[in-house]
Amino acid sequence: MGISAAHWDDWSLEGLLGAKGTLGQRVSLVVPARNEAATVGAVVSRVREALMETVDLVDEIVVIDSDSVDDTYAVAESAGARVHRAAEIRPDLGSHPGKGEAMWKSLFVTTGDLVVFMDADLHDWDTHFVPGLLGPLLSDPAVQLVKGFYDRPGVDGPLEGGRVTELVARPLIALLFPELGALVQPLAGEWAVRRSWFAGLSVPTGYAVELAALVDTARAAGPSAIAQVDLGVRAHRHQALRDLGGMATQIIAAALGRSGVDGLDQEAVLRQYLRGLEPVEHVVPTLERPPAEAYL
Ligand SMILES: O=c1ccn([C@@H]2O[C@H](COP(=O)(O)OP(=O)(O)O[C@H]3O[C@H](CO)[C@@H](O)[C@H](O)[C@H]3O)[C@@H](O)[C@H]2O)c(=O)[nH]1
Ligand SMILES: O=C(O)[C@H](O)COP(=O)(O)O
Repeated sequence: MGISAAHWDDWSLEGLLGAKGTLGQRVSLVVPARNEAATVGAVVSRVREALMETVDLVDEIVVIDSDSVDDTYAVAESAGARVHRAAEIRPDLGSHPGKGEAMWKSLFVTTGDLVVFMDADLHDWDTHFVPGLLGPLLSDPAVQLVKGFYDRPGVDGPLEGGRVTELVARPLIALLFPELGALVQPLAGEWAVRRSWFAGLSVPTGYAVELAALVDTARAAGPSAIAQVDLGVRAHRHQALRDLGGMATQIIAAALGRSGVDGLDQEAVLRQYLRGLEPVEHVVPTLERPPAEAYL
């Protein structure tokens, strides 16, 4: 069996609340955030109101502040999240920059059996993302990881959204991981996973966390351990092309490391030529955290 697909409203909120109670599962929403003061407040407050205060679907909302230099911490806290600075979680384990690092560290400060991840930079989205992502986990014990997908509106049509998805992730999947080819948005930051499963995975500290989790889950438990759910429409802040180069480098490194390429360093030097022969050099971390379960 392959990756199953569903729609967020295949489950009623009542049904999910019943299943959550019967199964005795706690739910954590984790929002990794780096300099997201403009949007993190709405992400937190809307989920809090709809799914914590009105009903009992989400047990905790935790924002992991990933080395922000803006007001992300204060904004998230006043919106009702518990906020932790990634670097201050388990200082004995050291600290690295990056989104994957924030997600890995979240395992040490959350308690949910089911962990839902959401990006902090969303500006077109809705709170049904969370119940939609929980549906497969609360109805099928064989599912370990649920990936969101959505339409990504753009001026020139759907492919306008997702430059790294179209130019890096999909080609890598076609060449190296065809078992993931059914995924509509392999890089979506909106996904959910059983804590016990995520804690057993190696986690790239940067942006390769999504692709790595998919590849490793499909390899260890088969593609049927992955489900994807149509969440409707999602729009986010777009990064500059030059910044996406680092993301692409991290994703390719994780893919190569999982394809028998030995000897990759824990960082790569990416040279970008903005003008003439003088490159701007970016040191791109490509290291991975070992499974968190060893430290829990
Ligand atoms: O060092 C960082 C960088 C980003 N983030 C947060 O991670 C989320 C997504 O980051 P963003 O830079 O907006 O990523 P995108 O350009 O949107 O990249 C897409 O593709 C990435 C690669 O798979 C995924 O990690 C993202 O979730 C997905 O939205 C946001 O809340 C960021 O604030 C951190 O917590 N730490
Ligand atoms: O998913 C992706 O490919 C990256 O987030 C980039 O998305 P964008 O091209 O919509 O900014």
